[in-house]
Amino acid sequence: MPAIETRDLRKTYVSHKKAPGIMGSIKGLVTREKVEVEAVKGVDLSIEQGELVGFLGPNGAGKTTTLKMLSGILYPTSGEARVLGYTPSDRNPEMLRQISLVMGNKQQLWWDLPAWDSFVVLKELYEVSEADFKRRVDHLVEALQISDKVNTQVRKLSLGERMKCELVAALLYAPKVIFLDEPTLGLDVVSQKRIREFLKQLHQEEGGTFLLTSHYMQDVQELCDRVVVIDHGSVVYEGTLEDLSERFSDSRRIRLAFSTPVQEMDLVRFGRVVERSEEGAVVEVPRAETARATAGLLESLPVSDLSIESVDIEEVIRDLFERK
Ligand SMILES: Nc1ncnc2c1ncn2[C@@H]1O[C@H](COP(=O)(O)OP(=O)(O)OP(=O)(O)O)[C@@H](O)[C@H]1O
Repeated sequence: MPAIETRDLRKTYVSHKKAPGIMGSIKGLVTREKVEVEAVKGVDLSIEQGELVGFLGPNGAGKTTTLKMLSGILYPTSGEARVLGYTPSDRNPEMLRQISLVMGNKQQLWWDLPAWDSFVVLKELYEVSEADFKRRVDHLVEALQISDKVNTQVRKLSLGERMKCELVAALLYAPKVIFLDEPTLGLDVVSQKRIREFLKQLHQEEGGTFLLTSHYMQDVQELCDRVVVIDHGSVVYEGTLEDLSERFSDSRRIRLAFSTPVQEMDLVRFGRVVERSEEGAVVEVPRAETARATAGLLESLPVSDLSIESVDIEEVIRDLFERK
C-alpha cells in the first residue's frame, strides 16, 4: 500500500470580494461577489513508503494546498486522499501521531518560550515516553548542532536556528510521513546545507516517507529520488530529475578545453557561447544539432577535451513553467 495516495484530488477556495471603502462594506452586507479559485485540479499521486519525493511548481501552483489536504488541515472539495491508509480530513488521532507538516513560513514553537518548553508540551500531546523523548531530542539536537540554542527564547534565535528547532519539534514523535513545505526558505547557504544533510541522514536512518517542496533546486537535486511537478493545480510531470531534463530541455551544452586560445568569433558559428576563457569554453546548441556541432568543433578547433552536458535543471524547470 502506498504511504500517500490521491485520486482526482481537488480544492476550490471560495471567497467573497468586497468593494473598497465604507460604501463597499455596506453594499457587501446586501450583495457579495463570490470569487472561486481552483487551487488543485484533479491531482493523482502515489508515493510508496520510504520514498523522498520533491513536489515542485511555480508560485501559486497548488503545492501548499495539496500538502494541507494531505495533512488534514484542509478538506478537499472533491476526490480522495489516503495517508498511511487514513483519510486525512477525518483527522484520526492515530494518523496525526504518524505524520508531520513543517512549513518554512509558519512556526509551531512558542515565540516567548525556549524551544525546549515547546518540545515538552509536544511530548505530552503526542504521548511520547520520557525515555523516547530524551533519546530522540538528544539525537535530533545533536544532528542539527543546536544543543546550545534550545534553552534560548525562540524570538531571540536566528532564522536558521529557529528552523532547526522547528524540525526537532516536528520530528520528536518520530512521524512516518513528513511533509516539508519550503524548510530552507530564506536561510543562508550554510544553514540550508546543514538542513539538507540532516534530512538526508534522517531519511537514510529511519526510511520515512517525505514529500518536500522547495524553490531551491539544490535541495531537490540532493535529496529527492523522484519529483512531481504541478502547475496551475495539475500534475505536469512525474519522474526523475534526469528524465525531466531529457524531456523538457531542447538544448545541450558542449564543454570544451583548448590546447591554444580560441576567439569567440570562432565559436559563435556553432552555437550560443555561455562561457569562455583562455583555456576553454561552453557552447549551447539545439539538442538535434549536438552531433553535428561536436564534429565541427573537433574538426576546426584545437580541442584537447570535450564533454556534453544537459542544461542546468533549474533552467529546465524555469523554461517548463514559462512554457506552460
Ligand atoms: N485561503 C485561500 N483563499 C483563496 N485562495 C487561496 C487561499 N490559499 C491559497 N489560495 C490560492 O490558491 C492557489 C494555490 O496556492 P498555494 O498556496 O497552494 O500555492 P503554492 O504552490 O504553495 O505556492 P507558493 O510556491 O507561492 O507557496 C493560489 O492561486 C492562491 O492564491
